[in-house]
Amino acid sequence: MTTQLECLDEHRCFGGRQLRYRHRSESVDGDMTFSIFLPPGNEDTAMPVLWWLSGLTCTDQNFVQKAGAQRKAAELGLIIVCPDTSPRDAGVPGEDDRYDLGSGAGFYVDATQDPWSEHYRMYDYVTRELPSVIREHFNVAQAQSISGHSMGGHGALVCALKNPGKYASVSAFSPIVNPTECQWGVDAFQTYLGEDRASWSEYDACELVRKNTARQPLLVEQGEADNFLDEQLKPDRLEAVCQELDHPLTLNMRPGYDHSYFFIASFIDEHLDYHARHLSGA
Ligand SMILES: N[C@@H](CCC(=O)N[C@@H](CSC=O)C(=O)NCC(=O)O)C(=O)O
Repeated sequence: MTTQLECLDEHRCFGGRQLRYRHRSESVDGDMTFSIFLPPGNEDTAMPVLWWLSGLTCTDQNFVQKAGAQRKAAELGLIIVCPDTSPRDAGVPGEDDRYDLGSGAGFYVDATQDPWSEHYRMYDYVTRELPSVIREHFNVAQAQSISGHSMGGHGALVCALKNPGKYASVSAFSPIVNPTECQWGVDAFQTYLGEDRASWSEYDACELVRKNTARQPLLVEQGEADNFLDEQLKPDRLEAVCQELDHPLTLNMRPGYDHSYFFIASFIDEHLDYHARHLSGA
């Protein structure tokens, strides 16, 4: 069945187009919004997709408006798709009460617990349904890569580690690497997945590295002045498990940079170059 897309916004940008759409999602049983950048020339040439997963409190618009990625994406011929970070107005009691649970905080998991499980199925949405919608409506090549920030960095690492071969490359800015061991993650996983901690490990990058045999290189960018570094993000945990298992990791610690989109904007071009190299098979 064809998915209907409703265009909400359109701007010409660096010779390409920055667009925003709403559609009915089967995964979350509700309407979802996403943004997509189409580089110049995409009318005639299929281009690879970079998925960008955003963090807590974000919509599909934060990256579009703050990261400054379009100039480089236009040059490289990279389509960038930014999904929203959760269902909206799902009717779950308390969904708008906290910034780190519910709206804007889907954590890219498929919830198993009532009343969340009917709608909070963001893993299925970003790995299966939205890619299929994008293939149906846009001129995309087969190859895709994935990146994200904070909760979205966790999402990007998890999507890649759970699906060897699916993404040509994966990178993350300030990711939550060990959500089963930090307050943001524990609160979200208890709420969405229940008390069985074994199910939590399915969405924890540090745990997934232990099960992963594909050994796809991980690229992580982390600001040293990030106020969430020690309590929530804990990149040293990922560094330790990767070292133990000989899993390739490049962890760039950046003195003076914080958790904001100013940090992302400072290094996004390097990440886009990295993904473009992998997507072209170079
Ligand atoms: N309001 C909260 C923190 C919210 C915050 O910093 N969100 C980050 C992502 S954090 C991890 O997923 C973000 O990207 N915000 C949007 C932006 O445009 O900067 C608090 O104050 O603690």
